[in-house]
Amino acid sequence: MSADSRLLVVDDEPDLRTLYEMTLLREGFALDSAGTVEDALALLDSKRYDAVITDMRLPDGTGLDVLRWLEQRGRSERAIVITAYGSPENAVEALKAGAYDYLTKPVDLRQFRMVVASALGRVPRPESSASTMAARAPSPGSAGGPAPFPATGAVSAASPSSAASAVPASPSSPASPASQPSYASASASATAPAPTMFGNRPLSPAPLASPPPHESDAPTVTPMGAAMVEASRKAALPRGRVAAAGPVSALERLVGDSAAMRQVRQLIEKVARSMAPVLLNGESGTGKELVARAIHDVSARRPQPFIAVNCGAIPEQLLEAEFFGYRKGAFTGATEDREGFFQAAQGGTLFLDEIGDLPLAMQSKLLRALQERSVRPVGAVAEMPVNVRLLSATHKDLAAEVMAGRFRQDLYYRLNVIQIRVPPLRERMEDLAPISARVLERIATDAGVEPVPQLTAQGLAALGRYSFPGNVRELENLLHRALALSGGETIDVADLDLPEALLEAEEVPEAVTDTADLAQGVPLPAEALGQAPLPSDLATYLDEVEKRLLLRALEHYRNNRTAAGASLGLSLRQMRYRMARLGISLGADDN
Ligand SMILES: Nc1ncnc2c1ncn2[C@@H]1O[C@H](COP(=O)(O)OP(=O)(O)OP(=O)(O)O)[C@@H](O)[C@H]1O
Repeated sequence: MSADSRLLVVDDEPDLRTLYEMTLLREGFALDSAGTVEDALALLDSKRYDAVITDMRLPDGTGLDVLRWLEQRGRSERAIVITAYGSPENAVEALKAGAYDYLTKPVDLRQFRMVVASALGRVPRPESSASTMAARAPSPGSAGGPAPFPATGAVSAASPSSAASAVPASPSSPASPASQPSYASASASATAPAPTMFGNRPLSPAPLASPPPHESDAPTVTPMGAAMVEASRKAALPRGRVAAAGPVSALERLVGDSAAMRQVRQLIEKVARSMAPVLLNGESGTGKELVARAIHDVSARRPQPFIAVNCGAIPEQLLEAEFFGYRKGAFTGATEDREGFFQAAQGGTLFLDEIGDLPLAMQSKLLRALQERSVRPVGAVAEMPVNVRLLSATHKDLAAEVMAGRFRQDLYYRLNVIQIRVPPLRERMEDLAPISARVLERIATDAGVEPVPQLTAQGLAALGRYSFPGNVRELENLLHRALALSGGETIDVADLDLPEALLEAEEVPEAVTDTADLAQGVPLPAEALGQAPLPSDLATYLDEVEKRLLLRALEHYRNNRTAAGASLGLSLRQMRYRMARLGISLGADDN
């Protein structure tokens, strides 16, 4: 590593400063150091650095003062904050204040090197044998074949890039059934024409464009289970370049210019700059995974893998092996070493979808992996360092899950450093037309249909009356079917085949009256209940039904809670209580 990167180290303890300096000088960096906030700011004022490493507690202030100074001036230095052991709130505060990453005291020098390298978008220099830190340091130079767990525990031999090089070059080469990943399916990444590899398990090649929604939703079920992993290898691009020539990035695929989507896009750009964990919250099909991919695409991790895991689909007894990998002989059937999700995502992003479905025992193991930044494969003696950015998503109210004792508070705290809510489609119906147009274009192109059929005005109006409980995914499915049915250059109401029962009545008062009936216990038509798929989580499902009914009533009565509540047979107090429970806020109108 050359001295073209200049770093500033801020710590008031001379011994620690020397330790950090020695470590960084050995990496080939140019360095300055300071012992106080004042000295640090004076240095920052006089020159630019690539990264700043600062202790949290300083004699004349805190590391946050340095962060704020950098933030206020829009400076490009990446900041790493060193916090005291046992003060996760400091770490969270630092990440929220714009730190790239944090380290906890006593600082593990292996992690230190890894975090600094990651902040600079580099791979740490291999350790010399004389180094005291060499024991478990990653050694990129050792990258070779696809053997997933070299005896040294080095991560690089199992790193995606080396693994990828072991895959046949042709994207059409099928994976042999024997080596088929247990839960792998090809990525929907539009930027990933290259073949993918999941650990030592070759994945099917990523297609050039998203498969039809019904296909992408279907996990590849193999003898081991029904969970779904999606891995994508992004084409290596110059840092900071968002748009790839040809296939579009996830950020570009995220259509919609509603205020809500603009805000989501802004947040994506912002959080992509750091390592802060992000929790994506939203109903099924709203685009949480697409947002996660967009964060990865915009970040410096883009050339590295993006691994998406559906936590809810993995059998409980396989969770640990799937997350952390296992060693040959660790249990019956473990005939070879295998990587887990963490190793597969090395250097990149791990997206844990439906995180709320993880059982408590696995939550503890995940928390430990996040704290230690290392994982121990089942049956292995040594830990392996991992450099993975974690994004997670849920449709559940995780805070309520914590209250109910079903989700660990400390894990929630770690995952929820930054929260992005992806709103349901019905709350941003202005996005309907552009999303429909884009989806139609994609589906038609995939199917080789030319010219791309257009939605008629009546078709669009009919879609506008539909409430889309399945959100954008449902819209995609609907348009997919419509395209097949229409066979012409336009898609009209009849082609959409919208379920009449689920269309919002044009006369909203009637709809609210129906709602009142439901609230008073009038049963739903037997056909509607009989046909609906059984919910896997009844409480959440009923909450969602209740929320939608409340929102409809509120919309009809222009946010007048008394009137909306009365139409549902509820007092204002009951209405307030239910709104608070379901997280419905009217903003300033709440008071
Ligand atoms: N704003 C959008 N513009 C275009 N396509 C979108 C948008 N949002 C979502 N999609 C598409 O809708 C489908 C569902 O999105 P995605 O899988 O990201 O949803 P999700 O919230 O993660 O769903 P689940 O919670 O069920 O996993 C995907 O094919 C995605 O590409």
